[in-house]
Formats: sequence, structure tokens, C-alpha cells
Amino acid sequence: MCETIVIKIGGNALAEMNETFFKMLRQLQQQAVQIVIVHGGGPMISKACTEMGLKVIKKSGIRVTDQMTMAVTQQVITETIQPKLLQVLKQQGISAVAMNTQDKMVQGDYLNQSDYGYVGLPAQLPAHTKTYLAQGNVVIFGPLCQTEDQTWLNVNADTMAAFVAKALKADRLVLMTDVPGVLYNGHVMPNVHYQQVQRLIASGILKRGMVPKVAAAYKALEAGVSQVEILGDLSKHGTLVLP
Ligand SMILES: Nc1ncnc2c1ncn2[C@@H]1O[C@H](COP(=O)(O)OP(=O)(O)O)[C@@H](O)[C@H]1O
Ligand SMILES: CC(=O)N[C@@H](CCC(=O)OP(=O)(O)O)C(=O)O
Repeated sequence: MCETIVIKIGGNALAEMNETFFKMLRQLQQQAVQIVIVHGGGPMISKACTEMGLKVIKKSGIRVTDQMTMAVTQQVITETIQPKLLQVLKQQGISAVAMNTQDKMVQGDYLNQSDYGYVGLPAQLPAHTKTYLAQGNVVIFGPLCQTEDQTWLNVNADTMAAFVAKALKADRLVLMTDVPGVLYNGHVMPNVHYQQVQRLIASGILKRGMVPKVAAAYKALEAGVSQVEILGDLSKHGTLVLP
């Protein structure tokens, strides 16, 4: 069986994909590792919403998404971020397939419509995902899913990454963000256990976007993903998330 790695790249981290990052991707491909990239775009969505005069509201790191915000989110993801990512990968000689077009959608349902609006919980991978991976493509997922009646829903990208890692029975999940790992007193914690995470959240040390990130990390661990890491640079160790 081939090894599978899911790499989630947060919106801020997207701008920091550098030569080292692409070199690491190529090395993984040479080792026949199947690579999935799940990308975010939170800062870009917020910027576009603000420009449109839409209020940015987040609850525990999850964007409250009304109909207009959903339309902006879909546009930013499918018309700006994803085409740019595909272009950069192509320039780097890395073949990639994006999974947010009409025939390649993740299926899902509302997370909690009254609390969050058009926010989704992914439930089913698009057909042929495994085939694209087996053909040596990097498979790309944006943070979007569709209901049975094809309503678009906004999905937190960390949640999407955990779902994809679970569905593909991935060996590794890497959550790449704009900080070098989980920070405590300004230092990166080399590893963090579940009980520690609960204490860090309760004491307000671990907050905002890091909350859905650690939640996603534990979802993946529970699903059998053997290694889950939060880091800022693919070539450096960050925080290993432990049970
Ligand atoms: N204890 C913590 N350690 C590191 N980052 C934290 C912590 N608590 C909150 N954060 C915040 O979480 C952010 C990462 O989450 P988020 O902004 O959602 O990133 P991404 O867009 O990569 O998913 C960091 O930039 C930081 O501001
Ligand atoms: C429902 C929800 O919160 N969706 C996220 C999707 C993008 C995302 O998660 O991007 P980052 O990884 O850059 O944070 C949002 O609208 O910001």
C-alpha cells in the first residue's frame, strides 16, 4: 500500500510556499507517497467580505456564513485561490487535479444552520479521488462542499483536511499554518497531549483558529491517522499532536 499524506495549507501559509516546500513535494512524489493538499483562504475571504461591506463573524474559529458571504467564499476559493495554486504547481512541474468543480465535489450537509448558516460538514469524497492519486497527481481540495440539492457550503479547511485524511485512511496529516506550531509562552511545544490541549483552551492560551485546528487533529487521530503535526514549514518540526 502506498503511503498517503494530507497537507493542509492555511490561507496565510499559502503565500509562504517556497522552493523548499516544492522540493519536499517532489521528494515525496519520488518516494511514491500519494499527496493531497487541502487549502484554506480565511484571510482572503475576510478581506473580500470586508471590501463588499459584509461583516466578518467567527465563532470558535468557524465563519458564520450567510448567503452573500457564501457567494464571496465560493468565488474567492474557486476563482482566485485554487486556479493560482494549480498554476504554481504546474510551473513547478507537479501534476495536480482540483476537486471543486461541478463533477468533483465533496458532498456534505449543514453543520448547524441556525448557528452558522451556510457552513458544511463534509461526508463523502468525490468519485475517482483515489484514481487521481494513484495516477500520481497531487489532489487538491478547497474548503467547500455541496448538499444533495447542490447548495454550496463553506467548510473550515482544517475540518476538511481531517475529513479527507479519514476518508483516505491517510498515514499523515500535516496542518501547515502561519505559526511554527502550538505556542506556549512564545515557544513551540514539540508535542501536545489531549489533556494539555483542554487546559490550554480553558486558560485562553490556545484560541481562535487554533481551536478548530486541534479539533481536526484529534478527529484525524481518532480515525486512525498515525501522525498529525501542526507546523509552519514543511521542512521543520512543529507540534506533534498526541492522544
Ligand atoms: N496557543 C497558540 N499557538 C499558536 N497559535 C495560536 C495559539 N492560539 C491561537 N493561535 C492563533 O491561531 C492562528 C492559526 O490559526 P488560523 O489563523 O486559523 O490559521 P490557518 O489560516 O493557517 O488555518 C495563529 O496565527 C494564532 O494567531
Ligand atoms: C466555515 C469556515 O470557517 N470556513 C473557512 C474556510 C477557509 C479556511 O478555513 O481557511 P484557513 O485555513 O486559512 O483558516 C472560512 O470561511 O474562513
